[in-house]
Amino acid sequence: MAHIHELAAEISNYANNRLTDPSKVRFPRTPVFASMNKPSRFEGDVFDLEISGTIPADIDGTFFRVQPDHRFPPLFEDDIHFNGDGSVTAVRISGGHADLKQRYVHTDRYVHETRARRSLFGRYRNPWTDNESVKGVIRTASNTNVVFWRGVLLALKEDGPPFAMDPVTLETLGRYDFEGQILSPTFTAHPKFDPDTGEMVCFAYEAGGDGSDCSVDVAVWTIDRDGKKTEECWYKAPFAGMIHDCGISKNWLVLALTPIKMDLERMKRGGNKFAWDPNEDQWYAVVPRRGGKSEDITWFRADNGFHGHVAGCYELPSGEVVFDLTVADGNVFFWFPPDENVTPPDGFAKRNRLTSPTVRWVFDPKAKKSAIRTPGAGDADVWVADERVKPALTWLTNGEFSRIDDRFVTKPYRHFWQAVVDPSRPYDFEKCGPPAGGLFNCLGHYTWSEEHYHAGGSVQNGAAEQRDLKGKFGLEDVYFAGPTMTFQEPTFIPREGGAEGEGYLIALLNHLDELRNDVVIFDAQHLAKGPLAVIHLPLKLKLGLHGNWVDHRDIDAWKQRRAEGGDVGPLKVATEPLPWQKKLAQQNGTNGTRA
Ligand SMILES: C=Cc1ccc(O)c(OC)c1
Ligand SMILES: [Fe+2]
Repeated sequence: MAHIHELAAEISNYANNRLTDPSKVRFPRTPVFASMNKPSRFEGDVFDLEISGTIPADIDGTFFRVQPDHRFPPLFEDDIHFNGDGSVTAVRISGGHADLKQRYVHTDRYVHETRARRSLFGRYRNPWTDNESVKGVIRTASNTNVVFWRGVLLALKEDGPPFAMDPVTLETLGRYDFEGQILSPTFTAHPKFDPDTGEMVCFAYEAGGDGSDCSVDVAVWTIDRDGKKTEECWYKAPFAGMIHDCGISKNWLVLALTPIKMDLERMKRGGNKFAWDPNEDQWYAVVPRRGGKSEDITWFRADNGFHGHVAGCYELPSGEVVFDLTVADGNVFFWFPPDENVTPPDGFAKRNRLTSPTVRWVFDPKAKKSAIRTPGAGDADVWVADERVKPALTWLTNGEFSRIDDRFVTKPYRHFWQAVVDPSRPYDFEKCGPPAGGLFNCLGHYTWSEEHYHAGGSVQNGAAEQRDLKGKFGLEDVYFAGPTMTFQEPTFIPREGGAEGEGYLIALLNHLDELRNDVVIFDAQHLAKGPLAVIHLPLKLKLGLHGNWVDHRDIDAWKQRRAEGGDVGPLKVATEPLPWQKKLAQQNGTNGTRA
């Protein structure tokens, strides 16, 4: 008779890439579900975590972050990490102590799949691969970012609307439509917050229809500090691609359109939502933050590249807009390969061979532009700058997940931080295997030199500058975790009354050998000195995406305001289906989309 462990190793729950027995909870034995990214599925609380070192006494708040964490074996064996259910971590830090709370976001997807005890939604952002029973249900897994907005935590993924959670209990309150003010099918995972006005500037792409129709419609909104929508404008993109992150200056919003393209026919065949197009440009849209009209967009195009995350964005005295972000030189999302009929110009680059420097662009919002037609946008006018753009400078950092002191959003800034890949450091492959999610073995703190602070650099002299500085444009302060560890995205914690960048940096640390996580806290200005405190989690989480720090005074103050009888009152969640759902229900003669 087979030993139980041998039995476990033999059984697969997939045939021809399809889940064969949904009643058996057995995940694919693929790299996507292995090592650090084995499903965690943990929900719970750990009070008073074990700590090495000392958490600075002035830290009082909560570190929120979110990870994709599949609740059930996916319908397709080759499913991807980004299709996992959003699971939010809260690390409450106060008085030198830390408590952990972990909860799933109770999306509509979560509710339906829980009831059925199985997955019902198919491939990433492709409803043509879903179980019939969830047609018309909002598909989003809310797994990409968690932001604090007017007393609630919004769990975000760019394919759907926000879901609101209580920041203390992590209970899901419901879908949030900004009290009926935003009814688009999609909403960005990267809204930006203006520290001077308290506004949220946000956008959505593939926003024109049901959120799965490859529309080139881009919506941009501003919500003021009182929760009122004050700006809304709709624009056209040159093709249906991914617009993941953005930047805001005082007067402009910059959107980065990555040449990873949707295709409706491919989706209908059950294929991928996106395919990398190595022959397409990277595009940037600049739109006014106030009083925008559809023709006020300027699209700037530059040579092919893959956008990472935005560090800073601000205006120069000339009125030009500086926009800093990482740009990789190939397809970071290797799971969305090019279509067979697209030949890459120089072969298929492997993700771990890509470089990912920090690139500064300087856009002139008044640049001469023309209305053009593109294959992707059909008969819509797309406003494109007559001249192509080139990087103003390229700092050869090799990282991702840029963060700044968020009090300097819209403003010239000196400091940024990244999770850094340094392949020259030792790595214990024997103990760890391939590093899940990428070899982010360092954290980096970068300080723009005086001449590159509040300056555009020079497009003409970019190459010469780079030679002189060996690809550096300021100080580098880097901490190497060791040969068995990698980092997740860092988040800055400002110190009360401190200047820009004075405070702490907090991040998850992955122990790839033990399959466990720590939370590390550094002096943000002195990473190389090593962490001030290490908070030990007694479990393995997963590779997450984004997180944010919320000061406890903000949580407390909003708790008062949102109490029954408070000046704002409890959050009003969405009560009606979205317009696209109503339309579908009408077509099908059904009475709605949620049972
Ligand atoms: C890094 C980006 C990213 C972009 C799109 C996604 O759906 C996502 O899900 C976790 C992550
Ligand atoms: Fe992101």
